[in-house]
Amino acid sequence: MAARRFFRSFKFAWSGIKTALAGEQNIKIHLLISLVVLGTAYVLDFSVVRFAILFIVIGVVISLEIVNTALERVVDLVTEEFHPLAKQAKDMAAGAVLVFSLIAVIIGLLLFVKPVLHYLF
Ligand SMILES: Nc1ncnc2c1ncn2[C@@H]1O[C@H](COP(=O)(O)OP(=O)(O)OP(=O)(O)O)[C@@H](O)[C@H]1O
Repeated sequence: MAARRFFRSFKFAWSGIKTALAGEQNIKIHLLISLVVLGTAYVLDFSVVRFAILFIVIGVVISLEIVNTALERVVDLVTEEFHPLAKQAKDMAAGAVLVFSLIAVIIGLLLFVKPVLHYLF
C-alpha cells in the first residue's frame, strides 16, 4: 500500500516535471546549459566534490524554476485580472530564481576560472 502510494506520487511528480519542461522555455535552456557545464567539467577532469557542487547548484536552479512556474499557474488560476498582489507574488517568485541564479554564476566562476585557464595556457 505504502509502496503503491509512493509510486503514484512519483508518477504525478514526473508528470509535473514533463509539463514544466513542455511549457517553459527557460527550463529547457537551463537543462541545455547544465549539460554543457557538466561536459566541460568532465573534460577538465573535475573532482567528485566539484561534480557534487555542480549537481547541487543545477538541481536547485531547475527546482526553483519549476516552483516559480507552479506559482505562476496558481496566480493565473486565482485571477487573470491585474492585481497588485498577483504582481508581487509572481515578481517575488521570479526574484527567488534570480537570487539563486546569481549565486550559481558566482559558484561557476569559482569552480571554472582556474581550471579553464590552466587547461588553455
Ligand atoms: N494578474 C496579474 N496582475 C498583476 N501583474 C501581473 C499579473 N500577471 C502577471 N503580472 C506581471 O507581469 C509579469 C509577467 O507575467 P507572466 O505571467 O508573463 O510571467 P513571466 O514571469 O513572464 O512568466 P514566464 O516565465 O512564463 O515568461 C509578472 O512578472 C508580473 O510582474
